[in-house]
Amino acid sequence: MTQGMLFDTGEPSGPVDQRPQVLAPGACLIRGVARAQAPALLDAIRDIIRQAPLRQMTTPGGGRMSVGMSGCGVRAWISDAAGYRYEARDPLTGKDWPPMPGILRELAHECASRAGYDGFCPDSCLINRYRPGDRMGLHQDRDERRDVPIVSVSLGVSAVFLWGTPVRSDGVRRLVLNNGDVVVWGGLSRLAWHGVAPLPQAHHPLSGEIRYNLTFRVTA
Ligand SMILES: O=C(O)CCC(=O)C(=O)O
Ligand SMILES: [Fe+2]
Repeated sequence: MTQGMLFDTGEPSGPVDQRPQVLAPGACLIRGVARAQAPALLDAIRDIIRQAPLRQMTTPGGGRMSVGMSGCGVRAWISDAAGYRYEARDPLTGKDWPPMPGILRELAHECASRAGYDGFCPDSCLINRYRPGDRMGLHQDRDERRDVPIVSVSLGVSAVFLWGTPVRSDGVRRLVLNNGDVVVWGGLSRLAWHGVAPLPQAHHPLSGEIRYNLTFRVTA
């Protein structure tokens, strides 16, 4: 049971088959594609969150999200009592969001291209930080351009990604996403419902008990 596992993250330790696996029309999972770069990506994330600290946003309904969020790029996603939207400035610091580092932009471009979406140029990256027990409820990503895909990168502790279809009543599949796995959804799957199950208590050598997720979007 321990063979092929790194600590208790569920992450396979051997080489992974990086060929895109089709999840649905327009959507695919590319296992391990960001794994070699994970240490550098985590360094870039830590640099961004020094400038734009992680915060738990409030929802229009008055709730508070468990996931800690930050962002980089020309605009980043925020939520507060007034609703969900993209803002060019971080409301917490009053400053522009940190620029998107080349290593992030290039990874997103490369993953989109492997998924069949050429020319993906994200202007926004949302950073999600999950501690044990943190979760993200089922939702659709509706606040940005819908004619381009979402590219989502998982780093650190493994999580269960809940993956549905654009029809909520279709229900969800449970996919374990490990460090370095990338999911791309666009086209007929662009408005697929998705979420993240509560993060298990686990340990990853690069991130301790934390999972980070990056989602790259085009907002304008
Ligand atoms: O953390 C994830 O894997 C998904 C994040 C997500 O759906 C979002 O930020 O909109
Ligand atoms: Fe989402």
